[in-house]
Amino acid sequence: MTMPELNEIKNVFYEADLLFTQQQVEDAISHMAKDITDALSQLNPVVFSVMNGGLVITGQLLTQLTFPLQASYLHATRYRNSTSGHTLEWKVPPMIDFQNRPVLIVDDILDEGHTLAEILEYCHEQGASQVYSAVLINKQHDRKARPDLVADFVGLQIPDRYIFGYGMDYKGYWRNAPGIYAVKGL
Ligand SMILES: O=P(O)(O)OC[C@H]1O[C@H](OP(=O)(O)OP(=O)(O)O)[C@H](O)[C@@H]1O
Ligand code: HPA
Repeated sequence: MTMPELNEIKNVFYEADLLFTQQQVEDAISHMAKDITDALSQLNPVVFSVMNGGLVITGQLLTQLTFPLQASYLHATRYRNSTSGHTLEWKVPPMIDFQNRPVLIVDDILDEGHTLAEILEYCHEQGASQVYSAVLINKQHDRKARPDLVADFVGLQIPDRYIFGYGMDYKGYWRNAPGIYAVKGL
């Protein structure tokens, strides 16, 4: 893919619609942390962040999960810096053995859900005792990979728009945006 123009990248930020402020996102993450603690604090889970998008949400969640757990990452991607999905490419598989242990998969967004569905299936096949999922954002539309696909822990619901911020990118940029923004016209 060709490198986007920096002016385009700057304009996308200035023209975007702010859907959730930093404070609203932080409140949602704290709420998720409480629910995750209630469900998993006695279970000695392995927490896998789905790179790259899971970077920010996982980092902010982890320091609020004050119970024994192991944290690591996996890297699976299907958008590859574009705004539409392709087949899932596994770049880095999980590197901590989770046989007979509960696993929590943490990602930024459940959009069509192909990414999460495939990762959950992989964890079950590889012998996790239970597989939980946490996403900061659930995008509301009727194109889910399976109609019943929901994450166990969800921070915020958004309408069917292309968003960035808090780990989510627009053409590889603005994962660092301090709120949840929707791209103008998308
Ligand atoms: O529900 P889906 O439609 O499958 O999309 C959700 C996935 O897409 C994004 O990752 P992406 O493929 O962009 O990789 P990245 O995290 O490296 O940006 C996001 O971080 C999720 O993992
Ligand atoms: O709306 C989105 N924004 C950023 N990354 C994504 N990956 C799936 N959907 C999205």
